[in-house]
Amino acid sequence: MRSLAVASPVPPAAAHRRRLRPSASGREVVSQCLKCEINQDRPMGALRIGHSQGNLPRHGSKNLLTPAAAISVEQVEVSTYLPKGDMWSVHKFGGTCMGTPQRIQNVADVVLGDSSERKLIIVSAMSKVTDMMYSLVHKAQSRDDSYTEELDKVFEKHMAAAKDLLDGENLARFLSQLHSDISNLRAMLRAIYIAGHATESFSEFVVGHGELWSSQMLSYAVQKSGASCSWMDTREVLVVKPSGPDMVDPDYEESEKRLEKWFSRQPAEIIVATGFIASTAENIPTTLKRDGSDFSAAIIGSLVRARQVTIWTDVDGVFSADPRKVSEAVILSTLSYQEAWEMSYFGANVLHPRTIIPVMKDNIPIVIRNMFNLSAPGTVICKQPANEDADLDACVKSFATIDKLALVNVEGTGMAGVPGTSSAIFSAVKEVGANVIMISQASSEHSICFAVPEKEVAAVSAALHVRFREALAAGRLSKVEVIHDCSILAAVGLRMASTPGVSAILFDALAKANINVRAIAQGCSEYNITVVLKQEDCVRALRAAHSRFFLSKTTLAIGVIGPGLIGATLLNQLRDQVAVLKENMNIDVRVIGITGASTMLLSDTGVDLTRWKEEMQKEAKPADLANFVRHLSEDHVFPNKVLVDCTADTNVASHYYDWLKKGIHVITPNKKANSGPLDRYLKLRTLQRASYTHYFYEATVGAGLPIISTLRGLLETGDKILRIEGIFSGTLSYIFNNFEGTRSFSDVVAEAKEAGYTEPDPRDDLSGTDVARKVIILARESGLRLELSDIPVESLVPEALKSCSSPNEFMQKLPSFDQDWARQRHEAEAAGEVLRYVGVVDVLNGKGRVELQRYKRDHPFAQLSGSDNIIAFTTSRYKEQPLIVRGPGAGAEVTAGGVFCDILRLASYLGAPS
Ligand SMILES: NC(=O)C1=CN([C@@H]2O[C@H](COP(=O)(O)OP(=O)(O)OC[C@H]3O[C@@H](n4cnc5c(N)ncnc54)[C@H](O)[C@@H]3O)[C@@H](O)[C@H]2O)C=CC1
Ligand SMILES: N[C@@H](CC=O)C(=O)O
Ligand code: NA
Repeated sequence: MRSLAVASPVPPAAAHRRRLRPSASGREVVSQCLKCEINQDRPMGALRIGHSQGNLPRHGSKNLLTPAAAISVEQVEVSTYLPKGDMWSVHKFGGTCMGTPQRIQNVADVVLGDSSERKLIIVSAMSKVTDMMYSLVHKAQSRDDSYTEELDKVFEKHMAAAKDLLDGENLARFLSQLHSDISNLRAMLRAIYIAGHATESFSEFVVGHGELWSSQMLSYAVQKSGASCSWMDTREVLVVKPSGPDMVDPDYEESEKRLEKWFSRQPAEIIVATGFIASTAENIPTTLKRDGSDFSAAIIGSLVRARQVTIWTDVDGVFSADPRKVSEAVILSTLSYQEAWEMSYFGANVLHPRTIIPVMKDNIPIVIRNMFNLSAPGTVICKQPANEDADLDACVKSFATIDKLALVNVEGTGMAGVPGTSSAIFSAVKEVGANVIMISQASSEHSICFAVPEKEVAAVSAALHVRFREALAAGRLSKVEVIHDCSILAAVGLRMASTPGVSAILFDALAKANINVRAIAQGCSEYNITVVLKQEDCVRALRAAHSRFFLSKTTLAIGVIGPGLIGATLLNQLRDQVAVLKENMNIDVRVIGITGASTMLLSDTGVDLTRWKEEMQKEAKPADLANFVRHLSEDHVFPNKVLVDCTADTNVASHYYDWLKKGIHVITPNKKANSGPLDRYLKLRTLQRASYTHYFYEATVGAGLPIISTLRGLLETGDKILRIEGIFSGTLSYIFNNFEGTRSFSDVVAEAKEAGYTEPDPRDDLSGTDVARKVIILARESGLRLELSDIPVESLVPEALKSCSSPNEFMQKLPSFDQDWARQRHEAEAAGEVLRYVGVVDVLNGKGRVELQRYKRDHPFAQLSGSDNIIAFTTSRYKEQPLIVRGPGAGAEVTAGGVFCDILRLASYLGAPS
């Protein structure tokens, strides 16, 4: 064993003298360095009695004063005793962080960027080196000659890294050490080769070299900046004793003594130390085994009572679930020690539980951070923060799963009240060496069930059949049953213990995802609720449970049907607004499907709205509405599902009832459902009223204008609607506002179509059908039970064009009727009037009508422009002067905006903040 004392600028001893004086409270001694003026307050009892024994605290390098003088004079030279406490921060950098010279330099920069007074840096070997070292030992003892080439590779890797990273004297020192180590290793491996066997201590000695080299390189890299830095071979300091196969226990007392001794020789502000390696009490090199460098950092952190131990790795922190299985998994900002402990049991990539033990006793936080994303704050593992949100949803910190399990169920009436049954069961299990992962027994005591790894269950079952042969034959036990292919899903969280309702939420999420729970276990510590389910359901269960606790309550999974003018505009509006909604209102909108008439695009997590058109072309499948809806309804990640129908299709509208029944909310600008057959409409509305699934259709009348909501507001507050009258067609409004003698009628119709005001088939507008549908929608909303056929409609489609087979043919033939229209306009103009196409809901008389009318130029209906709608509500409260809503009533942006408003209305019904 050797110690490489990296030259560190040790401060001149005489310059660092300390004044010891009692603190104001008298309970502590304040030791103030006269040069740096740094106070180090230590409890009175902690002041070394050693002063009088010649063991003066030193801050410089030498003890200049006699013990007697130390007590009697005010000004003393201070020893290099090991300061402890908040001034220390401990960092551990894993193999990937040390993977290349550039990365080692980055690590040095991070170390130098930490403003803590003292820093202790623990490093792993460069990535893959420990595996190479194990392979060397394995090859040598298997008498495989290629170990020599492999050793050369190890040498070359470190030489190349050092040449890249270091220069001058430091490089020369490192290379000379590397040469000497490699030649020692060569001799040692040769001995192993000859013996055909490596003792554990030989092998531990060899594999620990990766840490020796990586830490030396880092300490030289830190020194390049001129910082005070020493290198520590932790085999001189960390003392451990074996405590089981592949396990060691630290000897804190001995390690602390050795650390103090080490520090008295090399008191630097930054200490770069080897991870993973340690010694036995007899000074035999050994290692801390699996994840040993994390353990080194935790032990050292505890020895110096560090402020914090930071474990640097290549992930942003600890996830709420395995991100490969749950794409919605989030990085947790804090975890309690116990939670981290529970999670690591479940294989979550957190910390080995033993890493937590050393720091837990002193409440030293461990922070997991990403070396490759310094802006990520990481996860802090600490004592449960007292002020942590006690919200029900915040109780569960994470979900984990274990696959490849089998459940064993031992059942029988002869078990109840018979002491020793469980002992007999589990001693049989122990005999076959199986690991019991979870146990559950109902209080009726008629059955005990437990989970074991699938590969161990055959032996367990056989042992139980042997052990209980007589009881089974006598019928005292009815069965020893094995349920294969199971998984465990565990919810972990400290606050589950004190919060009612957590398990209800978990089981509700599983039930809604149609997942059958086979067994349940919850210890009374309640850090963990474990459920056993079929392995094939496990990922679905994980996603369902995770989304219930981690996604915003107002996460909406949306399927858009009909990405035409309105649908496409809506998708683009969503694209521009989703981030704002998430940030400001916690509304998380995910479009998980888009279907047109011929193709559809499906996504599990949400279509990228910046490129939905390209994706639609590249990834789309043939459209199939049933599959599209299944994709949405069978998703178990998102709590709320919405179908937005942006077609004008009657068939699509005929499915609303079924969708609402499935719990899918429906939002639409399509008028077909509400203006279709009355019985269907009434059935739909009755279902809507009876369920908590929502159906919104504001854009069916007046596009984005608040027509339906105004009418609802009047009705729900007890007002009585007498009459609703107005211009309901954006297309016809535009046509008559612009048909003023300068352009032909057919040109103005073409302009309206071009502007996106018309229905997919403009004859629906000109025939008055579209207005009639709006009249019917408002009439039914006001309580009238009318069919579309009850509304007399004055059609503007010339008789001869009614039989046109397509909208195009209609548009082509329309100019032949321009003369007729010019004449009508002239007649009206001559009388000082204008033509306007109006709809009327005569609520008092239970009637409606749609007609072309002439109005005086000063009438409000004559004052419109563009695609303006104007709707006048005459009610008991608004009798003398009607309540008027006016504004553009057609067009892509305003209509899509109206649909978007309904989506947000839904989110607010579901609990979004207002
Ligand atoms: N344009 C406007 O100003 C307003 C339109 N609306 C309504 O908005 C709806 C959409 O209108 P636009 O976007 O202008 O029409 P559009 O014709 O541009 O878009 C409709 C889209 O639906 C698709 N489609 C048709 N049948 C389908 C089916 N079975 N499955 C999937 N996709 C299907 C079509 O291929 C087309 O892409 C209509 O119901 C219309 O009445 C409501 C208020 C105003
Ligand atoms: N085509 C309709 C669109 C709105 O419903 C209109 O012109 O008003
Ligand atoms: Na509207």
